[in-house]
Amino acid sequence: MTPVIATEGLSKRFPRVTALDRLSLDIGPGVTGLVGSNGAGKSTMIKILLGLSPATEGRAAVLGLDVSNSGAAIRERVGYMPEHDCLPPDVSATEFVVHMARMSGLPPAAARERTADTLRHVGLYEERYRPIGGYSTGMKQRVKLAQALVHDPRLVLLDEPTNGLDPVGRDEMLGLIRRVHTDFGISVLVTSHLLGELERTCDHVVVIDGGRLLRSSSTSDFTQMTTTLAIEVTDSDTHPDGTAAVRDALAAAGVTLLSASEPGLPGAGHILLVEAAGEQTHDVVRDTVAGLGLGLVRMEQRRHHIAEVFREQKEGVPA
Ligand SMILES: Nc1ncnc2c1ncn2[C@@H]1O[C@H](COP(=O)(O)OP(=O)(O)OP(=O)(O)O)[C@@H](O)[C@H]1O
Repeated sequence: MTPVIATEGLSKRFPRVTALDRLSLDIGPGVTGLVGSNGAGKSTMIKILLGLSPATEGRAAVLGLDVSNSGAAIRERVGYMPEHDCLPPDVSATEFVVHMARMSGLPPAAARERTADTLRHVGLYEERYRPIGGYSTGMKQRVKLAQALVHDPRLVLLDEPTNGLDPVGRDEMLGLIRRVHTDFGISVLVTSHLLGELERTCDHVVVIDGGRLLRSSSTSDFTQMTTTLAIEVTDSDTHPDGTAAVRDALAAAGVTLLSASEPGLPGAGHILLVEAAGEQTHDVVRDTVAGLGLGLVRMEQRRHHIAEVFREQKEGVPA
């Protein structure tokens, strides 16, 4: 099967910066997240895939079409939601999306029909005749999504669609994105600088950093059951910081300690993560905690979140 997106040794060098560095990727149908911090090269990648910006080296194909000579054919088949606000304030969502549909070559009646359907899909049907200037950020993001979908593309490239949204708005946008694929069968490439938020939405996640590929794998590979044990213990008069006492004793017993799960979260300092080397680790933990006269609040095998897997890899600790 032809991959939806394929790149080989793809590089983009600006005079002072290498935005993409020999990236080789195969992305299949479904919802794929392209994750990287600001400046990682996500927007550059999207512009190359749309045939809007030439690569310095290497090759890329979208839906089997070479980006170096088939930009127009790619843009007919691919929808694009840009990162920044690009909407005219004085026209309504309907006028704008009809205009974009006409630009994509749809005849007037089909453009109006597809616009109504698409605006309904993104939840903007009631407000569709109001000028965009009065819309909230979330509504504007939905208009941008609608114009990317209106010409019934086979693939949409969404650049940071959750930017500027509050947590509820983010969840709604991520739900909509998931449905673009499940309801219409359109493949999606969605960028984000937040690895965690793509976990529920994407089938596949590609992580880039400084223009280089860090990892490309299915979301379930990132989050599969790992051999990690989460341990929580009580404190005592002898050991006012029970967690620290257990951490030291386990390290002395040769147990591998992993970094804490969510350092920023309240209570996270009380959870120890250790690598479980078979059943014997459970016994060592139980004996160590008992030997210190502390109580074991919990000891459980846990799933990783993809953000943790990365934090651990980047810190050089095995995932
Ligand atoms: N036209 C350009 N000229 C020079 N440097 C550029 C140009 N476009 C992007 N860059 C640089 O290339 C690097 C990658 O930028 P890019 O916009 O692709 O990152 P990004 O991952 O999309 O981040 P963000 O979410 O902040 O846009 C950055 O260092 C950026 O400054």
